[in-house]
Amino acid sequence: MWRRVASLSSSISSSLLAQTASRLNTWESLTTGIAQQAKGVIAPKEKTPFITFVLGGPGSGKGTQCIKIVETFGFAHLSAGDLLRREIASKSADGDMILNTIKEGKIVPSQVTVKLIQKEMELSDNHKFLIDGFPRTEENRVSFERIIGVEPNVVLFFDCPEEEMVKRVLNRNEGRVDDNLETIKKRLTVFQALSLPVINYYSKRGKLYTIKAIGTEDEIFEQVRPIFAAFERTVG
Ligand SMILES: Nc1ncnc2c1ncn2[C@@H]1O[C@H](COP(=O)(O)OP(=O)(O)OP(=O)(O)O)[C@@H](O)[C@H]1O
Ligand SMILES: Nc1ccn([C@H]2C[C@H](O)[C@@H](COP(=O)(O)O)O2)c(=O)n1
Ligand SMILES: [Mg+2]
Repeated sequence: MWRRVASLSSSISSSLLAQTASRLNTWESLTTGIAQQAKGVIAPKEKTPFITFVLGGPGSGKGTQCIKIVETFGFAHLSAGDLLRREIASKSADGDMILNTIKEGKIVPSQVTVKLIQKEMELSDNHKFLIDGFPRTEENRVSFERIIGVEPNVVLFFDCPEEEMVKRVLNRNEGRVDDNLETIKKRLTVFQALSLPVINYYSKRGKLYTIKAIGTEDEIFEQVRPIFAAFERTVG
C-alpha cells in the first residue's frame, strides 16, 4: 500500500498526495482488509501511517523512552533489535547469521531487517509506528524507502555521551549477547561510522529532533513529550 502511495509523490502536490494516500489506504483496506476482517484478524487501516525512527547509540535509552511514548501517545513500538532477537530465538533460517552478526556488533543485511519490520507493520492495527534502532546505516535507510515506499515523518536522536552509554549497557543485565565490553566497543565504532551519517541525512531534511539523553528517564521524556504533543492533533 505505502509503496504505491510513495511512487506518486514526485508528481503531485503534498495536499493532493495526502488525499490520494488516504484513498489508496482505504482502497487497500477494502481489498485485503475484507478477507482479514472475515477471519476477525485485523481492523482496516484507514489512516495514513505516521512513522518515527528512533536513533541513538547503544544504551542511549531508545527502548526506555519508546515505552513512555507508547504509554502517552499510543504508538506501536517496533524494535529492530527485538525483531532480530526473536528470529534467533525462533531458530528461523536466518537465526544463526543474525546471532553471529549481533555478537560481532555488526549490522544485519537490510533486506532481512526491513522484511521483519514490514511484516509487523502490516499485522498492526495501529497507524502510528515507533521504529526503534532503525535505520542504523545508509543501506538500511535506502532499503526501507525502496521496500516500504515511505519516508519517516519524525526522526528522534538520543544523544548520549559514550561513557554513559557504556555504563548503562554494562548494567543492563538482560542477558543480551552483545552487552559486554568487547562488543560494545565495536557497536560504538559502527555507530560513529555508519549511523551518524544517517542522522546527518535526516538533519539536512529537517526531520531530526535531537534529545539530550542524560538525566533521569522522566527528565529526558520531558524533552520528548512536546515533539509528539505538537503532532497529536494532526496524527490522531
Ligand atoms: N536516563 C537514564 N538513566 C539511567 N539509566 C537509564 C536511563 N535510560 C535508560 N537507562 C537504562 O540504561 C539501559 C539501556 O537503556 P535502553 O535499553 O533503553 O537503551 P537502548 O538505546 O535501547 O540500547 P540498545 O541500542 O542497546 O538497545 C537500560 O538498563 C535502562 O534501564
Ligand atoms: N537496524 C538494525 C538494528 C539492530 N541490528 C542488530 C545489531 C545491533 O547491535 C543489535 C541490537 O540492536 P538494538 O537492540 O541495540 O537496537 O541488532 C541490526 O543489525 N540492524
Ligand atoms: Mg534498545
